[in-house]
Amino acid sequence: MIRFEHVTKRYADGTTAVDDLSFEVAEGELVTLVGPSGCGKTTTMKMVNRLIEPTSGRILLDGEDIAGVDPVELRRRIGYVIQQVGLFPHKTVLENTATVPHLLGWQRKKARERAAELLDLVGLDPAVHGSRYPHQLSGGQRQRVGVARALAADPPVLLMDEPFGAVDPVVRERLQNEFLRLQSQVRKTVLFVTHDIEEAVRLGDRIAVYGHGRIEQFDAPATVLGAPATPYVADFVGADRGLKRLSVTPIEAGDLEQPPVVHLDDTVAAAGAALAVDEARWAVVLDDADRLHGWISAEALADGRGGGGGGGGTVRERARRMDAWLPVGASLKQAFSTMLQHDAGWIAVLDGDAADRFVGVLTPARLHEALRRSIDADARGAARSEVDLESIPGA
Ligand SMILES: Nc1ncnc2c1ncn2[C@@H]1O[C@H](COP(=O)(O)OP(=O)(O)OP(=O)(O)O)[C@@H](O)[C@H]1O
Repeated sequence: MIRFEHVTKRYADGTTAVDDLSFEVAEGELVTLVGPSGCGKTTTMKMVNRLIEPTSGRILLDGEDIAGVDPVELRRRIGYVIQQVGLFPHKTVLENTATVPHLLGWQRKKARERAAELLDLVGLDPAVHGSRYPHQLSGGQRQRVGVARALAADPPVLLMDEPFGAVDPVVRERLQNEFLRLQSQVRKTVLFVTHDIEEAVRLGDRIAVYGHGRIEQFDAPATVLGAPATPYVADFVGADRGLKRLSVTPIEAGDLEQPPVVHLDDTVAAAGAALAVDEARWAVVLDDADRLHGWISAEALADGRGGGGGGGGTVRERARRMDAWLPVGASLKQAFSTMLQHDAGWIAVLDGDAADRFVGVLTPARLHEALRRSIDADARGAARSEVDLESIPGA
């Protein structure tokens, strides 16, 4: 969709900002450009909407050389979000969002309807925020308006230059999550500039790690973290790349432990017998639709005084609720954080579909194994499920 072919940019003073760059961003893909200050990220991005012209090489958009496209017409196909947002201070949020549709000559009513729809999409209530002026919004809200405005004409391509750079870390993480959700709906082709490796890793389908004017590595986040191509990349991603990797490694069904499972309406005697078979200390408790209810310990089942009298009754009276759960596909980092938040020794993993069926449990030991397996899988170019942990020294 966006293709760089041997692109070089040399400024008038002789600075080579971009040096013989070739890469491609597929349709619907989000590529993050990450690297230290001054390495050429912004120059790369601004050549796509012709705010800067390359010295040599060509850039193709959908196969068409953009050098031959009128810049104004080109920019209609490309949404642009920058850190300083650049909202018009004297226009309301709704008017700001409708800027491009207005310029494109849409009817006023249609433009405003579209703007309201987009504000809603980025998590702002048009009825509440639409009539405000930019100075009446928080920094995070202003960034959301910036994203809404860039999407207003439904351009296939989005260029984003440190769009969340000016907000505090908590708001930033929220904006990143919202943007990921939005991107899963709108599937734009996105070039996203950041100097923050964490952000690059969280958002990117692939990451281009920049050295000076050149890409040192162009790979999926897990690969950049698991197998840095050069010492420079290893240094840039940091010594704690194993930890960062947690956020890009999804929970897979194969990672999970399968403790005994009992149901709310099982008798205490039957449940006790189920645990005894595996000599298990606890079991997961499901309701009759196989949704997670909680857990029950072997002691609670053995204790005749615990309810129901003399060891009778059902699991229902003795089970504990369990709220620490995640869907399959959530990251190992989320799993770890959920364990800490609930002070739980394990979390339940559900299938993530509407049915929320129980799939298994993730324990700290299993989490560690999953991480090691994924690092090993990347190093060998294999799938994680194919990695036999016994073969990892020290596992
Ligand atoms: N108009 C210009 N004239 C001369 N040199 C420039 C010009 N614009 C940028 N440069 C230089 O080109 C190099 C790349 O700049 P660029 O803005 O692309 O970097 P960047 O990676 O986006 O940095 P940052 O993260 O700080 O924004 C830098 O050395 C910069 O000083």
